Amino acid sequence: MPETASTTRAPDALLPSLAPLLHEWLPRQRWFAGKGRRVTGFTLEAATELLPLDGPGPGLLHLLVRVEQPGRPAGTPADCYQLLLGVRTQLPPRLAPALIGRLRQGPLAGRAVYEGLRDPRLAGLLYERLRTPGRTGPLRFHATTALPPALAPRMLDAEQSNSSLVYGDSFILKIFRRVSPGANPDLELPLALARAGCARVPAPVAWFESGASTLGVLQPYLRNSRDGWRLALDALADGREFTAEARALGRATAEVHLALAEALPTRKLQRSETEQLAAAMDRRLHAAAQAVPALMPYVPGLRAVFAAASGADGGSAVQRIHGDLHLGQTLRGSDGGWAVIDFEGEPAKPLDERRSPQPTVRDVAGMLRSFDYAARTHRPWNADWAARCRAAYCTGYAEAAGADPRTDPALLRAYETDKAVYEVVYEARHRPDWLPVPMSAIERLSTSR
Ligand SMILES: Nc1ncnc2c1ncn2[C@@H]1O[C@H](COP(=O)(O)OP(=O)(O)O)[C@@H](O)[C@H]1O
Ligand SMILES: O=P(O)(O)O[C@H]1O[C@H](CO)[C@@H](O[C@H]2O[C@H](CO)[C@@H](O)[C@H](O)[C@H]2O)[C@H](O)[C@H]1O
Repeated sequence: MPETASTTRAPDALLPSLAPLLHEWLPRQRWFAGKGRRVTGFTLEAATELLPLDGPGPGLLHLLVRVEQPGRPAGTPADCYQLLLGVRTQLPPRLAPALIGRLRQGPLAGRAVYEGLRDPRLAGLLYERLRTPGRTGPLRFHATTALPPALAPRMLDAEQSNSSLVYGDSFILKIFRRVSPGANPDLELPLALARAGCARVPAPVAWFESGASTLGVLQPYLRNSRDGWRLALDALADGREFTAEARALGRATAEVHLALAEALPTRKLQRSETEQLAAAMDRRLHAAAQAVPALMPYVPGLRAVFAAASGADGGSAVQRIHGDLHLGQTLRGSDGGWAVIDFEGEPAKPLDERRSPQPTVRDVAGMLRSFDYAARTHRPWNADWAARCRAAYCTGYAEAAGADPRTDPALLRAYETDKAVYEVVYEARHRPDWLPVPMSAIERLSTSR
């Protein structure tokens, strides 16, 4: 592996002057997971100059930075974030919205620090680095195929848990923001699916990592595709049914599950395990109600849903799954076929939990929630539209999987409830205006039988 020069000395010296800027900027980022808790300090895990900071042109600083916050469980490390910072003496006006702040002290006092991914020159450099496997300091770059040079980058504005860049409408690079030691399932599973010959998931063509952590993955960009969430909202707005799409999505989900079962271990859920699953849902509910007190009045009703799943039939396959399946994770290509993306799992869960085998019915429940979400965000609320989509999705799934997810309704309902509880916490943290959407499901699930 060729090694290119890197410097770690200067960035270390920069931390005291960077810290006040990060203090302001980090908590405002959509992908910042520690919202609502004070930031008390930063520790550098790694710092790499991908372009020298004190050269005549822009510098590019890659950081893995631990963010100290109170309230972290004993023995767990502070969250670690990946940042790519641009450093320039003069910031051109087109980059003004990317400004994080100006350094007040230290060797580079006066220079502007900004979101490097928003600078096409720096984003282009990252792509060129990915094209050439090898190391730069602690960063290791891999590619499975020869990649075309010099593709123009653009950063996607639909920023969610991570940040994504599209290169020349040919590839999309996802930069993981909160990183943990261990393979990221968004690399691991698409690679396994590609080996199993599953064409439903874009196969990774390059990635980079540091130590045991996956930092970014480059995949083919499905141009002219539209995500299932937008398509569902359009259908609702036009007063159209979405059942044919829902059924095709059910089949696509089943195909991905079958391919994952072929590539990685699978087994049947035992009746004896359902008690532990229900207990874990109970624990998550308890923690969620501490974080979002609006859940409190519904706790007894929701616990009854979990109790009903304890001792349920079992029988569902237990294997690696998507883990955070919703309409926004599906893309319909120009050929009408559906692809599934973003296998990272629920961003708030620890990595080892996200990588553990789980009942396939959990993914099904995620999509069922999503049809409800779409219907609920539309005025007037159309509950029947959602019910028809949900039934069609399960039918499509059963056709391709050979097993109907509705066979064990208590387990399906428990997973749907577990997901709604997760969504309440997610919305409270990230999009408080959306909180009524999962809360309406909480109300329904806690009372109706
Ligand atoms: N292979 C792809 N082709 C086209 N668009 C994609 C592809 N992968 C992701 N996207 C789009 O990029 C955005 C972010 O992707 P996603 O993997 O869901 O990131 P996050 O983890 O931040 O939610 C989404 O809007 C999605 O539709
Ligand atoms: O896509 P991500 O991996 O970042 O997932 C997180 O954000 C999602 C929202 O963007 C969130 O999904 C929830 O809202 C969707 C509509 O925006 C809806 O379709 C989903 O059903 C609902 O869960 C997801 O839960 C969260 O992990």
